[in-house]
Amino acid sequence: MSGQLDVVAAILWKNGRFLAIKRPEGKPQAGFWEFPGGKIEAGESPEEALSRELQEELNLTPLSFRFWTEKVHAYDNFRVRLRFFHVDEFRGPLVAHEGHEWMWIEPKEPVTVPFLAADVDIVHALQEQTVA
Ligand SMILES: Nc1nc2c([nH]c(=O)n2[C@H]2C[C@H](O)[C@@H](COP(=O)(O)OP(=O)(O)OP(=O)(O)O)O2)c(=O)[nH]1
Repeated sequence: MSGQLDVVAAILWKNGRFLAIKRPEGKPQAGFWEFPGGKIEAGESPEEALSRELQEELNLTPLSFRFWTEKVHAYDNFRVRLRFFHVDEFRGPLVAHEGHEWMWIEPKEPVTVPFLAADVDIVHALQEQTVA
């Protein structure tokens, strides 16, 4: 793969914890943990991509969300531009349509699962400040 991917990622909050999901077998970088989301499709806004991906992956409808930050990360053979949104309210129930494992992470506790490289400093930022 080459070029740059435009991706949205959702930081979903529930009871002071944020949601992480594990990339399923068969996807690139399977086994690493990430925030729900995915590639922005042609003609789509980041917000539309966020809503679509949350629905497709987790059966969730975001009700209240706000853009937080963006970053570009270079993996070995492609770059990704990630836009992170905080999602404070959503409608469920959560159903892992694509077979994802998931966990709710308490920001004050040590993270014991491996996150995608681009997400590591984002997770640290969530642990260090109360950004929610
Ligand atoms: N969803 C998501 N992707 C991330 C994060 N961090 C990060 O580097 N990425 C990268 C991994 C992938 O290269 C890319 C997202 O692509 P993807 O394959 O998960 O997206 P998608 O769901 O649209 O994929 P598909 O329909 O083609 O299966 O962004 C993150 O926190 N969440």
